[in-house]
Amino acid sequence: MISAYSGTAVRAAEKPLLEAGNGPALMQRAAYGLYAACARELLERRGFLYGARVTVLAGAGNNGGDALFAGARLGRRGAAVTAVLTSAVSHPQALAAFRSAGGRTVELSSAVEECTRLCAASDLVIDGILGTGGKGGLRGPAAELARAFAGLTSGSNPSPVMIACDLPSGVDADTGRADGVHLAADLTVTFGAAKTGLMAGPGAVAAGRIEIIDIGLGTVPGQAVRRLETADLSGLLPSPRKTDQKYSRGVLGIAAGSAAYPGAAVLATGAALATGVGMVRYLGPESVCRLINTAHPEAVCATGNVPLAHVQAWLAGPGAGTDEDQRRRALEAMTSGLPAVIDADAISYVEPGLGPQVVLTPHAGELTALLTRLGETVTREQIEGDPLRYARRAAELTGATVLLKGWATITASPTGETYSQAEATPWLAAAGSGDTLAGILGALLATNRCNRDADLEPPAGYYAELAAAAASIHGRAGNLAAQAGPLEPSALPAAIRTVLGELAAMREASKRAGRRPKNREWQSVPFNALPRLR
Ligand SMILES: NC(=O)C1=CN([C@@H]2O[C@H](COP(=O)(O)OP(=O)(O)OC[C@H]3O[C@@H](n4cnc5c(N)ncnc54)[C@H](OP(=O)(O)O)[C@@H]3O)[C@@H](O)[C@H]2O)[C@@H](O)CC1
Ligand SMILES: [K+]
Repeated sequence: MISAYSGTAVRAAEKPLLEAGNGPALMQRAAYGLYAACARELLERRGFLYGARVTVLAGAGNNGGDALFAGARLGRRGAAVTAVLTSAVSHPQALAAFRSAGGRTVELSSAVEECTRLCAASDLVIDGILGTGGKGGLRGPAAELARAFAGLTSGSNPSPVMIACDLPSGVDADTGRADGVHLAADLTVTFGAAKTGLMAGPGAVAAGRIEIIDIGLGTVPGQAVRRLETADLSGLLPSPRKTDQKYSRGVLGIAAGSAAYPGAAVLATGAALATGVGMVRYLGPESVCRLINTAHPEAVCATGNVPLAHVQAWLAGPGAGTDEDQRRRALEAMTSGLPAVIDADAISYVEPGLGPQVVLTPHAGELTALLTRLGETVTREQIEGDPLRYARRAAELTGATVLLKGWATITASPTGETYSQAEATPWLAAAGSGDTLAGILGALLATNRCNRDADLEPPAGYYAELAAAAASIHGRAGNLAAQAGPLEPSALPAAIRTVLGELAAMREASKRAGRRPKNREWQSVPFNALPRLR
């Protein structure tokens, strides 16, 4: 599990250390971690550091200081390092160290074009313009450079590895908002703790891969945004017990699809079965029942009512369209007291007063409509720009758990626990992909351990965690399916099975070896792995 904190909270954790005079030591640790990541990336691409062309974009503050110290270390290993100074002032000790390591400096204000070309012709660019002290987007010549650089490195042109120091400049460290011009990175090396700004909205898109350097801050105060890793998924996945039968494994009721949109129900059913329920009970029009039974003969299909169906969880909404019976079933499902995924058309029937076991799964457009109906003044652009804020607001207003789809999918519980998963591939932006996610989540709700063991009370945020797990599985399956070319959502169930099979094998192997599965998505360099500092 990765816990991310706002830039404000990380700065508060740094404060006592700075007051005790440890600022220079913290900066050296940060700079060393950044240098080590840059050296590794260069070695992977070129095989050696000597002669590598490195450009450091250095701003006025400590972020620029970190980047210049890292550049100095690369210079001492033989890289040809140039610093583009984006401000009239620079961190004095870091600038001196950079110059004494043979680094050349250029002032951006007098040479924007030259500096842009320099960046584009580099092997590696370190973005040290703004960190947690940044306010708003890039301004003046730095904004010009960022725009021109994006133009020069788009398309098939070879581009340098872009490494953000702490966070991509121009991105808000607390929220991930990018109200003005910002830079984007292949890798963000972040210090002390991951920042929430790297987990949501434009910040999550701009961050690229994330590496956390522990600089010895200790506990960071404030609420974390969490991200599940491989090791965390194991305990949340369906795992039948020796004594289980089909009912005790978990039955998912699906009230989805309509005569006009039958495909959504087929996709959701396929995904739920692939995720591992004991049974799917489908409720809907006869024509859809026939279609589902052709694709999935094991599904039990009927035209009946929600209150009479014995299930452990509900999934309602995908493809429901204007079907009045499906609307009634969705309303009954969300007020049944059972865990329920409320997706697509059913989101438009939601009223306040739900519980955390109800998980709403809107995209930004559906959330705009929902929040507007509940009295908030908000646009789709505002939600896309600050998804953490609006997912949390929707959870607060409805009492339900909210899964907001996006490049980083945010899940928020009404009690404030928040997750961000970013395994998705852009190929998942396709019709039918959301129905599949709803099917995965429905299956996790039906099979979850709190549901199956009556004496287990779900802890706060439990449903947000399950929803995050569903987003993670969906993203992993999407990546796998996209390896074979443009992704068809109907290929996702097979990929889900493979992903879950791999996770289960990993869980068994670690159980035998007596350790937790290894995480591969994020790198975190622990404090004690950094060299001792003089
Ligand atoms: N503190 C620590 O212990 C450690 C901190 N560490 C590192 O320090 C970073 C934080 O450093 P920081 O506080 O110096 O802020 P930073 O992000 O460099 O920028 C501030 C400067 O930028 C300016 N500025 C602001 N907005 C602007 C804009 N839109 N466009 C243009 N300029 C703008 C602002 O001007 P001002 O607003 O003051 O007029 C000021 O001059 C942190 O991210 C991490 O990398 C690590 O070394 C570990 C130890
Ligand atoms: K930066």
